[in-house]
Amino acid sequence: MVTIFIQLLDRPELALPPTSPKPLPGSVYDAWLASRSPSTRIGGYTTAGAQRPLTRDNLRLAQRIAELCVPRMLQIFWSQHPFRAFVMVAFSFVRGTFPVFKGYTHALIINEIQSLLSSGHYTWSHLVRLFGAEFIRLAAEKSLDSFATNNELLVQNSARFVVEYHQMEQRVRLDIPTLSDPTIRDLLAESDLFVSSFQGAGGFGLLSPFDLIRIFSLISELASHIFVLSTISYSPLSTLALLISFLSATYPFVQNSMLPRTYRFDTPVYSDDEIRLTEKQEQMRQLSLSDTHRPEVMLFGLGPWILQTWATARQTVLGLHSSQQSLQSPCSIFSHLNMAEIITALQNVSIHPIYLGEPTFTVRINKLPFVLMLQTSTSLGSLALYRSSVQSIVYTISTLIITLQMAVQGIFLMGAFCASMEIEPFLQPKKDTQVKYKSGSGGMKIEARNISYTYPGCSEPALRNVSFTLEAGETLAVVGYNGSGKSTLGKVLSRIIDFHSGELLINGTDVRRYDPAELHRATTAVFQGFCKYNGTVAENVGVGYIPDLDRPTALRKAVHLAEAGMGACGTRAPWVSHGLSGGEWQRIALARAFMRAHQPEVHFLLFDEPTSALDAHAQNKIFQTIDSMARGPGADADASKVKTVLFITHRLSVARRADKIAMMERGTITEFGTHDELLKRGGSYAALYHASV
Ligand SMILES: Nc1ncnc2c1ncn2[C@@H]1O[C@H](COP(=O)(O)OP(=O)(O)OP(=O)(O)O)[C@@H](O)[C@H]1O
Repeated sequence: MVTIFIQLLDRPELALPPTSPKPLPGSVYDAWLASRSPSTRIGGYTTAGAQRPLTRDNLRLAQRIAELCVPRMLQIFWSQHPFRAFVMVAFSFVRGTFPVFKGYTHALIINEIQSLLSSGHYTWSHLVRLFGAEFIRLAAEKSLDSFATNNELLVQNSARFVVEYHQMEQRVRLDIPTLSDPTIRDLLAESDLFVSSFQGAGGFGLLSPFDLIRIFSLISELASHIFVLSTISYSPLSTLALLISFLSATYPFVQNSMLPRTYRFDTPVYSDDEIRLTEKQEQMRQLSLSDTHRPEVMLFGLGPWILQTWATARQTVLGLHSSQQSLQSPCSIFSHLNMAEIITALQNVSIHPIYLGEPTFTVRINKLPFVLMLQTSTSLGSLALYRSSVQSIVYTISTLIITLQMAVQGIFLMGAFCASMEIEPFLQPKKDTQVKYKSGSGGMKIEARNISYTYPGCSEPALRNVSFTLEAGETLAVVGYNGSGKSTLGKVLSRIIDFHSGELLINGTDVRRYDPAELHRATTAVFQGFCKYNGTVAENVGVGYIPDLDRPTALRKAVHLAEAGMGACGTRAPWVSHGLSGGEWQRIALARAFMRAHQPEVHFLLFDEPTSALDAHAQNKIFQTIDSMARGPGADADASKVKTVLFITHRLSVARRADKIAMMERGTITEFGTHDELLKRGGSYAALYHASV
């Protein structure tokens, strides 16, 4: 189908401005990416979901994507319901012939009425038989239609489930560095559009492969109408009648193409301002929906500002500003209606009065030139059939063209879906360099050598040349000023984010050679911005160790250790989680981490300000619990530690209990040692400690 388009565009009269032919990209991702960089705009690229212009380059890219993706998609769909899928395609062809059968039986009925009127012999039996045949045709058409629709629905829903499943499967695999990449985000946004196109007759540009199957119906409809026309016995009058039908059907399209276009189908490129406004409108929409921001939205009275900012951006994006609107002049609308009405009226006057069977009318309409043709050898029914075929051909061709135009856009979305399936998470090592994570004896040994990291879009590094060694089973407290990089270091060490330079060794092996999933299985953590899942307390705790999610004893133990069931609502029977205090939520996050902390495969415990909302008494208890967990199940307070612990805290009274302390300033560790060593040194840590106590 794309080939047809390219051939059309290769015709000299349709030729587009010459562009230098580019070599076709090898992968779906490259082809998708290339389609986002229109040659009309140097250095720019389209926003996610924007329509691609129908240039020759883009059509070649669409063809490339179709070649690579269609077999894969067919395989996916075919694997679900091969027989039903076959029936669906076959029915698409059959359904295309329905209009012609309908026109044929209608023509027979009209002819019969015509001969009844002209002969004056009202023998109704033949007419009743024709009506009976029409009734049977209608019943057969409806039942086939309903079977085809049910069959299509089932195949479509199965296919929808499969694409949604693939999308979810890939989404949960991707890590933070991958998801922070702006191009990947756009790719995923377009892939989401493709998946939503399966929800049924999608909007503009959301044409699913199932909508494309309707092309078969259109083609078979076109073929059957052309067949009907091929049977006509041409006379000047019948040709004139068909010409009028043709004019009346094509007139709206001709007139539309002559009117000034307020909207162009292929407007593809968004200006920087439009991109910014689109982002702004989305940002405001999210803000209005976010539960997290709700308290501040209410407290600071942000509602009107959010609404106003959203409305301004939205109006501009939708082209609703008065400066952007160019309404059709009433005059042109009038002329449009007039001409279309006139042509329709001309042909109606020639056929419909007789069709209605008004005997007296024949006298009057004999004065009209168009009625002459009814007195020729061509029957009235045939003329009605031919006329409807001409009109159907025009409408089918225009629908086919629009469908094909949308199909090209749909192909790019399909390309995004296929390309998104191939994304490998950034943190995932290549198979040939990957090594299996092996636990060291008594915890995880961590060596950081000159690690630096800058967040995407930031100019200043959050970590610079961070170096330290933590032996297996040691406890490290990371302290320092706000924004000094403590949480960032925690995320790098737990392999949530990557680093740009330096080396990180875990148990003596480069961390980049481990599968992050294996490292994560050996780690438990409470992050500073821990999650509050929309579920019960039991679910909020249980997700810390999914195998024990439904084991009440394991849940109760973790809750007990974190004392998460205490407080005014501590005994909440169904463990509902709404209305919890900040401290209670923090205890739940701790209980979640404790769910897996005692598992033998866990060697590294990370706590980022886990007790910031707890009172001093509760803090002490929690740190005692963490300390005993680090010594393994059943070990007493003097037993050696079997888990490495890192906690980030501003409470120096707690930090002093750690084996080692790292003082962080401006993204780097400036002091490292025991509490006594650092106090003796009299540097930043000593100053901070004295200030805090
Ligand atoms: N997702 C992010 N994107 C961009 N910059 C970030 C991001 N997270 C943190 N930063 C920046 O990195 C720097 C270090 O932040 P980090 O959260 O690691 O500091 P911190 O020492 O944990 O601070 P605090 O004690 O206040 O929790 C800060 O300047 C912060 O603004």
